[in-house]
Amino acid sequence: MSTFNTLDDLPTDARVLVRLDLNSPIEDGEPQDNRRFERHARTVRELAEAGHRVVCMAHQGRPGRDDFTSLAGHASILAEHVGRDVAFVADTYGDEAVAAIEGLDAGEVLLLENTRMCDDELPEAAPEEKAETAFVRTLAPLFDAYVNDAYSAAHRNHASLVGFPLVLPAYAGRVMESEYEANTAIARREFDGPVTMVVGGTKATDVIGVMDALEGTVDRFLLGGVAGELFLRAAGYPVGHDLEGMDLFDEQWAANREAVASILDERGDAIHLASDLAYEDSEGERAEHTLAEIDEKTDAYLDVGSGTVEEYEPLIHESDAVFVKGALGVFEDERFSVGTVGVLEAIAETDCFSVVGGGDTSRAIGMYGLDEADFSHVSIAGGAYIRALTGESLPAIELLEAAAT
Ligand SMILES: Nc1ncnc2c1ncn2[C@@H]1O[C@H](COP(=O)(O)OP(=O)(O)OP(=O)(O)O)[C@@H](O)[C@H]1O
Ligand SMILES: O=C(O)[C@H](O)COP(=O)(O)O
Repeated sequence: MSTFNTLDDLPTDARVLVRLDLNSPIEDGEPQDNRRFERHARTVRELAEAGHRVVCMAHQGRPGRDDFTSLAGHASILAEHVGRDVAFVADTYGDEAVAAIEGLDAGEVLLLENTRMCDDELPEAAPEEKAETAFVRTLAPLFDAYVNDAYSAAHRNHASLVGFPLVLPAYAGRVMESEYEANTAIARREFDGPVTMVVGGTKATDVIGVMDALEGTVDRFLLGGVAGELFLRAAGYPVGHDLEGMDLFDEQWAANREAVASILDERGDAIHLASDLAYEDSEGERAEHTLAEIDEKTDAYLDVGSGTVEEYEPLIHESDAVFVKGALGVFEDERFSVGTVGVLEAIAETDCFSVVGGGDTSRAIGMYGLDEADFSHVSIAGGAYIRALTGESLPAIELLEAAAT
């Protein structure tokens, strides 16, 4: 059980600075609506309805990547879910941001610009150092309370997550509370039968880093996505390379090649790799190659093949618990949704304990008509969720706990 201060403990009529995690898939430059908006909107609505002045902070993407965008579009989506206006200011802590914060009335909501556009937010540093940044020192005096609702970013030592709780009374938001309860239950839970983890997505460095640590928790890993291709590359197949214009594989390969080789060497029996992969053929159709058919680095593989899904299904059916982290393919394109949806359907058919994690991956449940009720928990967290699986504590949460004592 957590020992956080929660929204129930806030003073009345407070000026509240709230950290949300609205990090979302970006298509054609625009954020795509997803569970994060819907869930965080509950916290924001509760605060606004209670008459607080609500100023939200959030990040989007990483500098240098295509998904590093302004939060202007996020404000509109959040407003729809909150059911009231969400003003936006394209500034993090400069004069414009300060003026917008000071102009707020009771019950009004404001979203500040992408925290990662502020130099003080990144890189990771100790909370004491982050608390001394101009970002934190400028904003903190404008508020009575700091609420952290961003469970899914709680593994990052960034200023908006670990700086403010040192200088303002700190509280957990509703998403923070519920995710914490569900995800730590996973680490505490004991299972009678096999525990399976489905590993995919694009953040291979994050998932590979914790696969080792999950040795005692997870009996077997079913791989796909970018991490899956890096394992296939380590096993000698000509996949998992960046083709022209790509930036997914080579850097993560350089960072993880030794870890991947050692996992394959020491836990090879627990690692299940795709036996076929899907790509887009010259007619724009989905086509598949078995591993034996791949002899050149010419195609971008966008999904595991249907043979792989058939091999993964029985492993899921006989599991006592299944954790999903990351999609097995580019499921946003229906042609390449076969792996991700196949695995989710197999989980939904069983009554095993199941958790689907990852902000992007959990979107597949709604997109393909699956019922959220068929899963034990659908987490909106990615990296924080896998760290919770290992029982690792998260710095932003430690600070919330410290604030409550
Ligand atoms: N082979 C592939 N090539 C390119 N992208 C892929 C591939 N396989 C999966 N993906 C992409 O991975 C994304 C999910 O990756 P990500 O690592 O962000 O996982 P997540 O756990 O859902 O998210 P987060 O950690 O951000 O909460 C999907 O949007 C999907 O399009
Ligand atoms: O989407 C996430 O998992 C969180 O927002 C953290 O994002 P990051 O991995 O870019 O820090």
